[in-house]
Amino acid sequence: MILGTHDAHCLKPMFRNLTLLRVPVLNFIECPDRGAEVVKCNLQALASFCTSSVMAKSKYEYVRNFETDDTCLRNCYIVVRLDGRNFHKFAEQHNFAKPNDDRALGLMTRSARSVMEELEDIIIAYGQSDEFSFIFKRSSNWFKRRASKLMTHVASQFSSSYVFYWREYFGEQPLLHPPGFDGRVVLYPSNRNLRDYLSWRQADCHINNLYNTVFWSLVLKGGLSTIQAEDKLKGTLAADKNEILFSEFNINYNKEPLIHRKGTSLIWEKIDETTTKQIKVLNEEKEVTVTKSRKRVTAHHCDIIGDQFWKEHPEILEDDGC
Ligand SMILES: Nc1nc2c(ncn2[C@@H]2O[C@H](COP(=O)(O)OP(=O)(O)OP(=O)(O)O)[C@@H](O)[C@H]2O)c(=O)[nH]1
Ligand SMILES: [Mg+2]
Ligand SMILES: [Mg+2]
Repeated sequence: MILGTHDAHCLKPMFRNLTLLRVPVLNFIECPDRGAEVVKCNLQALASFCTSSVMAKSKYEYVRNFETDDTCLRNCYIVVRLDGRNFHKFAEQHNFAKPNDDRALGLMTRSARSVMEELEDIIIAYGQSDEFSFIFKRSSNWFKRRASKLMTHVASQFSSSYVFYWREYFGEQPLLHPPGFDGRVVLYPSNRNLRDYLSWRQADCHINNLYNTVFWSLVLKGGLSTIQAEDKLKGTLAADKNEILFSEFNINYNKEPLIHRKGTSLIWEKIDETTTKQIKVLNEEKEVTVTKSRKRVTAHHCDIIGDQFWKEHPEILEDDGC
């Protein structure tokens, strides 16, 4: 674009602003001998800058001040927990096996893996039933630590993955309606607090799974109605439930699948991948093996309440002496 000297003069401050805004201004050449100034710029960028600068002055601009600051406190682990909306009904409608449907659990884990792979800074995720917790590292500055951004990105990535991968787990069985997941953000300042949070979720998994295993054994194998089973279990302790399972159904609860008793923990681990390659050495074809170390999301169905898991994976938490 070639402008008259006067026009170019007026535009100079605007170009300075464009540069500050990192809009690509390709060139600004002064040619006084030609009585004109030649300005080469990205016209599209200029147009958008002009529009936004007009917007900035609009009388509606003040509405931005209604936005609240939801920056997560520094130095804290950020936990985003998702939970399926009305999954009691969703499970019935989609004929989930009782008490645990391995297709549904697999799909939850697949969706959580997609969240970890697509979003930055998640160090561990833990899931059971229709919920998954995602833990961002303490130093994460992803989306400037804005709670609403973190939570909505996790929830939307998870929900879309749940639908996207549905067929991989449920085959021809149709998804009858779009599932939804609520999200919340909780901050934990110390390793102890974070571990207690994860322990709480795993203890919840154990309590619910023990109850559901006995409950559905009484109904599906013992022939009790759901009301009778509920009455029978009222006031019982864990030992009583174990006893009912063993004496009436020959089930040793401790031998039930780990995935059902402990839930699923997803972490990043370095995995060595070995491939073979053909190379030419002195005009001779040779096969060589190449080993590359890659970071992968791996699933673990083990106790995360005790110290062992954390000792085996010291890279998950930064040492804070707690
Ligand atoms: N049969 C079966 N049901 C499951 C399974 N996983 C989750 N559910 C159902 O999902 C429910 C999850 O519980 P909640 O999250 O407390 O309840 P919800 O119905 O989702 O309700 P809100 O979370 O409050 O919207 C369980 O109570 C079960 O009914 C499964 O593997 N098999
Ligand atoms: Mg739910
Ligand atoms: Mg739930």
